[in-house]
Amino acid sequence: MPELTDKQTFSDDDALEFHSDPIPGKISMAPTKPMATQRDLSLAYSPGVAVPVLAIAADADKAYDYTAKGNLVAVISNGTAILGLGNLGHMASKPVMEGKSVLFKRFADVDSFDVEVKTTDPDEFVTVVKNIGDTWGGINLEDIKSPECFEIEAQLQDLLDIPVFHDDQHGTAIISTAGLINACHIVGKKLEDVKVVLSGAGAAGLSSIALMKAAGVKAENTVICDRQGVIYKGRDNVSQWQAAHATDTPHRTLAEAMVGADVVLGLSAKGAITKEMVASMAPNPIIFAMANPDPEITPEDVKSVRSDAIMATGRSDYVNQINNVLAFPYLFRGALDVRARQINHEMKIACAHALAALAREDVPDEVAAAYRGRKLKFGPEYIIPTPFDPRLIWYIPPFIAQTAMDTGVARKPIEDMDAYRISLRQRVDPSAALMQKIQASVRSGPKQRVVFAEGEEQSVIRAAWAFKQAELGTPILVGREELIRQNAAEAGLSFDELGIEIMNARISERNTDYVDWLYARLQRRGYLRRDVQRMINQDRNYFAAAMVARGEADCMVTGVTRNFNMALKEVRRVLDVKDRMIGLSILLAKGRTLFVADTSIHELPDAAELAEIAVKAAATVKTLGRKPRVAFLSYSTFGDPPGNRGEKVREAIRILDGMDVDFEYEGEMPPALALNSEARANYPFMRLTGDANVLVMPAIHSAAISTRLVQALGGATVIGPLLVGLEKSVQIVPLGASVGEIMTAATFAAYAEGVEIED
Ligand SMILES: NC(=O)C1=CN([C@@H]2O[C@H](COP(=O)(O)OP(=O)(O)OC[C@H]3O[C@@H](n4cnc5c(N)ncnc54)[C@H](OP(=O)(O)O)[C@@H]3O)[C@@H](O)[C@H]2O)C=CC1
Ligand SMILES: CC(=O)C(=O)O
Ligand SMILES: [Mg+2]
Repeated sequence: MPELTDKQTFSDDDALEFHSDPIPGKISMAPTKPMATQRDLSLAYSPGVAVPVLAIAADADKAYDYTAKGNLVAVISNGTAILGLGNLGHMASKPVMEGKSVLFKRFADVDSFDVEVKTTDPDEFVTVVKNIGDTWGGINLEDIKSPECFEIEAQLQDLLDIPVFHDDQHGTAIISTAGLINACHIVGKKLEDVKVVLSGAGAAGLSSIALMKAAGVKAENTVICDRQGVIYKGRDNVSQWQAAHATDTPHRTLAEAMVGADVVLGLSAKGAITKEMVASMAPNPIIFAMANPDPEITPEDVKSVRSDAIMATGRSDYVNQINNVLAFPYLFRGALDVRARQINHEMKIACAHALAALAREDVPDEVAAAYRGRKLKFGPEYIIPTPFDPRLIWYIPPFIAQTAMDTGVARKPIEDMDAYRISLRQRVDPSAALMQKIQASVRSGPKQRVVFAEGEEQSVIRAAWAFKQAELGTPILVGREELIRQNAAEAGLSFDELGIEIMNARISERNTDYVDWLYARLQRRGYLRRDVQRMINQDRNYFAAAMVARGEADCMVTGVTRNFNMALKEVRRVLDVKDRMIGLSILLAKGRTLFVADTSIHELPDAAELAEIAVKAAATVKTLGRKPRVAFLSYSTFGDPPGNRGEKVREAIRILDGMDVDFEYEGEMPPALALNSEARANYPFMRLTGDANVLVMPAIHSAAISTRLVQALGGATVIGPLLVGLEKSVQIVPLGASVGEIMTAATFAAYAEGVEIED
């Protein structure tokens, strides 16, 4: 077993327990069709299955339409080069191969299972894989030793009409090239000038050096080494694949080659690179020590001799993890989505450039959250995206799919790239399609001026910037200009480029007007003029709300630095409630979109208030393009068991019965009845014609607890609570909200109506 490094946060026992409990292994499979009835069985198996059988017999490509092939990738190994552990046999490779399969699923929603082939003979391996290869939409070869891996991959690529991709070669090449592009960018060196030394002339190393050359590194500036030292032109014991990268060089050892080098790539084994070697490198050296599970040299050792180095490893417990997990899931996602016949050179280059470009963009808070709040900003400690970056799934595959289409290897081109991007987002974020529609509506409507009351906060600045960049409207930041600019610069954003407006409450020419106006409004509610002056001058919520009230902004976002009730109280002193104000949360889970009310305003609504909450929620849901079906939720079902709390809900129903409302409603009932038609069949008087989509909760605690509980349990996304019912549009985000949450709130603040959301 490998030794534990200082950084390792688990023991061998932890690793074994992880792999054995609660059930052995890391993957399972799930059906995608119901198997509940006799009919299901007849369709899924005999006799129904005969129909697609005949269709595929007539046209093999129909397997993409009638089987899982199109989203299925096999991870295949013979265990001859397991990580950096060497040839430990096909069975020992199974945990790694299961691991790759699970990463395919986790990061790109690609279905995958592993195949371990019991042979070290390349021809036998090729025969096995060739004969079963049509099963899948793609094949990921893994941990097969060089040089056999080169021949195996090339032969299978010729024999099969699907992508065959040796991940240790090309996945590693793509991500290390992306890292090199960005590291050079940071230290101000050009790819065509850098001197690159490779330790480890195997599958990963040779492919990486090849792709780097394709990206601009000059062949004469490279030196490759294996265990015997430098592979120079004319050396013995060199494979044809190594010979292709051999150079004319006087150096004979890795140590000699590294003197004055700009870049060293470690794709060999633990300990292959020493401190002395690193000390001898050029200024601002770039060190990618990528051997797994332990790097050629640790970041601690590098730091002890070079403070000017950019350092990356293959491990997740150090910064800059250069690991092929950043490439293979997304590369296959894009390839599968166009039913590609192969993953070609152009697709690999496109992937490297896309990964490099993504790292240079502003990083959303959700990514920082996955890394215990670590600030991620393009620079020496963040040269490539992190594996948990949720943008990877929708950012990378479109480049791959487009390149496959452009280079003629796509069987089924994507017709609408924007729709494809949305579908990719939807794979990991059920709110993506909804937000996309809301954004499209906002973008096409009259431009709204959105005032962000807490404009000095970095998260707010970033959200405003993203809002403007997405062309959703005109953001106005309230705060001191100097501080806003400073915080923007720290976040790597330039205001002058975008021209975002800044309003400083203390020095604004509008203060006198706002004070006069607000004083007139509050003077008979116990406020002196000087109180109002202080409010406008010193409190950004009053100032921002006054901007909205006086028509200098259309809507407002606040709440990042102040709790909800405090912020609402301040806003309410400036703006009136139109009819009834409620909090409406949008809950997205398992393909459903549910609206839950009231999640923020009425603590313990009485029957009349419950009825009004339903009316307000139903009206709002209509503006979101949905036909509301309201269920009043309770612990009881139509009076059973009897009790005061159920009675209040029943009374709300009676009140609505006496009103002329134009939506379906029913209650009281538990969630199982509201959301399950079979359960509702027991109640023939039931007025809901379909599953409820608006859930009116009996009180704020049940509303807040239930929405947060489903969110905490996972599998559900909650948007809001959205504030509904003020005379002007204001959204109050949760205290400490993320950039994404602020952006969502701003989008809803600017939204009027006009989307169609499917049930
Ligand atoms: N971070 C990442 O994403 C990835 C990392 N890797 C890592 O890269 C390493 C190589 O993998 P792969 O290319 O598949 O394996 P291969 O077996 O194909 O190649 C290994 C190469 O490393 C050389 N080597 C081995 N040990 C030493 C040593 N102590 N000093 C110098 N050179 C050495 C070998 O030389 P010789 O032929 O003389 O024995 C050979 O050239 C592994 O540690 C693997 O975990 C691989 C893929 C992805
Ligand atoms: C990451 C990987 O594929 C390897 O180390 O072999
Ligand atoms: Mg590997």
